[in-house]
Amino acid sequence: MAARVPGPVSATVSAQAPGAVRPAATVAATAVATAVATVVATVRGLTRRFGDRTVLDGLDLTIGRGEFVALLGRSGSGKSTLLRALAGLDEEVEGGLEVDGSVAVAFQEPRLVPWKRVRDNLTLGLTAPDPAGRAEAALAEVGLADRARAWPLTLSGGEAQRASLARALVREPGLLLLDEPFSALDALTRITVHRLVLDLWAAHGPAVLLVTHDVDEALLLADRILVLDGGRLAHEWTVAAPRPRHRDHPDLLTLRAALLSALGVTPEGPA
Ligand SMILES: Nc1ncnc2c1ncn2[C@@H]1O[C@H](COP(=O)(O)OP(=O)(O)OP(=O)(O)O)[C@@H](O)[C@H]1O
Repeated sequence: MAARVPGPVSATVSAQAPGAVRPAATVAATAVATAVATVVATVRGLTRRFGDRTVLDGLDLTIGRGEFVALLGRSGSGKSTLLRALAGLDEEVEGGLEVDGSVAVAFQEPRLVPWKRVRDNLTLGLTAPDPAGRAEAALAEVGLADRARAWPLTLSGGEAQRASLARALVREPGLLLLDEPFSALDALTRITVHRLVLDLWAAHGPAVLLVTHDVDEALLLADRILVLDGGRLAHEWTVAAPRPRHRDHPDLLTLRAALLSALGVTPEGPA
């Protein structure tokens, strides 16, 4: 279980490789009880102000163990701010936040350290036994076994993003935070990486919180979709359509319309 830190909010953020795992975020101004072992993250009344702007305003969120959650919201609504808080990268948040287990983050840009070979990027800060062996296995899982000794700058965008995923997963996090990791990829590569993420999720079982602007990506991947608006989670849907999903599944079409409406987007009319 994650330790709870009563009193003023405090989170220790150590300098480390981007995307690297860090100890569970244990920020708590008000003690938060993780009610059941099936919960991996509990957020209560989370507030983040930048000057006189309140970006997160008493936000509540619970993420189940192994659950795949997508988080959408208009630009500037606070999605990355929430992810940073969950990753323990923000010392200025107020409220209760507890994560049971370790957290790993993959960002929009892979953020590989350019002067370390791909495999060494994965082992950076990794304290588990046989880090090299684990890194090789993780690279094999994402289809990069033959690029272990490559320099990051020689990887394609999709390869670099797969290396970034491997770096996150080699740490076997309880909670994997994905901050628009697919948005810079071309459409075909994105489809391949979507499948890869679902395979990795099934094999490793972390809870995933995916920030995305892509409604279809959320519908194809997530168990639950949240919309952040006004500093809080304003909308929430459970996605019951069976996997593998097709975007034309009737449930998804209905949900898509509701989601677009919640995001203030007018759905396209018939062609
Ligand atoms: N360090 C900071 N100092 C001041 N304002 C900040 C800081 N970080 C974020 N903000 C502001 O907080 C708001 C939310 O930012 P955030 O990056 O969380 O939004 P987002 O929903 O992830 O946006 P996008 O979808 O465009 O990436 C923005 O208005 C941003 O300018």
